[in-house]
Amino acid sequence: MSHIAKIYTDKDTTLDPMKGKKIAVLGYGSQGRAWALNLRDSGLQVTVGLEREGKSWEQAKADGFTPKKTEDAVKDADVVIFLVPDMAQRLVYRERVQPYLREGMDLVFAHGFNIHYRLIEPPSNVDVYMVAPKGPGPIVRDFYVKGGGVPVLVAVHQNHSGKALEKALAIAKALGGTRAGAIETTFKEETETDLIGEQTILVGGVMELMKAAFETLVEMGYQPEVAYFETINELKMIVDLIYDKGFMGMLRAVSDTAKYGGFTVGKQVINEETRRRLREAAEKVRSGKFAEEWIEEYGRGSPTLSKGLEEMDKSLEEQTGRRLKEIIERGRPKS
Ligand SMILES: NC(=O)c1ccc[n+]([C@@H]2O[C@H](COP(=O)([O-])OP(=O)(O)OC[C@H]3O[C@@H](n4cnc5c(N)ncnc54)[C@H](O)[C@@H]3O)[C@@H](O)[C@H]2O)c1
Ligand SMILES: CC(C)(O)[C@@H](O)C(=O)O
Ligand SMILES: [Mg+2]
Ligand SMILES: [Mg+2]
Repeated sequence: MSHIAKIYTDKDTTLDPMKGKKIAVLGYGSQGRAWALNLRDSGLQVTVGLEREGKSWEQAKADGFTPKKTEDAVKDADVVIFLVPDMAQRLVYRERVQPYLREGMDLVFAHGFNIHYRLIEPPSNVDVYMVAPKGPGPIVRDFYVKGGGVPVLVAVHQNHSGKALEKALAIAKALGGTRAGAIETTFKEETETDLIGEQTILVGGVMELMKAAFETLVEMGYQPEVAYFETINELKMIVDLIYDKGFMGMLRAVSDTAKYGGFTVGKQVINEETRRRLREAAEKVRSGKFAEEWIEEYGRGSPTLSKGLEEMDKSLEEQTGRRLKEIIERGRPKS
């Protein structure tokens, strides 16, 4: 492919388009906390908007914010950032944001789900753009505090002001994203690749492969503790090597026996059939069928999600991990 992605870094971006703007961060969970703290530490004016007093409210207060009810945060805001769960955004928009929309306001997303699948259809006189961190919220905060940043994707859906991209990049900079890089994309590309990635590898694929390998060893009579270190705990070290030095760096660090077994057996486990299933999963996202299924599941109170969490919490691998926590923590590097 000849296309080269447009990537922006700190030197291409300025915070100016966000200076003096009143920013409402709706939600104070995984991303909400990271965004509110990073944006505030970057000198921007942030108010946290929440539905009710509770855990998030207390956490925001403990972090030095004075949270407001969602609509009160929105009424005052120039920029509204949606960091409540994807499935909650439609209702929050309809009941707490739409009634207070003014021409020239900005609606900002960290994932394109609600715009791409048309659950939220804003009027044409506001800007709609996205800054999507390519990493979990607590890491977005941790990297920022340590002087780094998690890469982000930026995209513009509506550009009423003519300045939407500059504003997206200003937020990306304040979040720490442009310390690494901000890649320009579309809502469609971000939404589909993010869902495909988390389902097939980041969350679904990795979790199920680790679980399947662990359970296979245990079924064969090996000790759960040995199976846990082999199939779950050591994966971090292997992935860290890939992160730091690429696949070749990882391969240099493991034995020739592991390399040979890896090249031959890996392809038998992750084979054509697995690739066919990956394509099937990706098509289900692209066709909108996954979104339809998730909205329907949410409408029934998310029973499959609750069951998954309950089963994982009780699983032998999770219990074994908890039992080994002390050993794992003792071994963790101290600096
Ligand atoms: N979690 C991540 O690391 C991550 C990464 C990239 C993008 N995103 C995107 O960021 C957005 C926020 O996701 P998150 O995982 O940080 O959310 P989350 O589940 O951590 O959000 C929790 C927050 O939303 C509030 N909340 C929960 N249910 C609510 C409801 N029904 N109505 C109103 N508020 C409610 C909670 O009080 C809490 O403050 C989503 O669009 C998600 O796709 C998340
Ligand atoms: C952190 C992830 C998996 O990358 C994000 O996309 C999410 O939905 O939580
Ligand atoms: Mg996601
Ligand atoms: Mg993601």
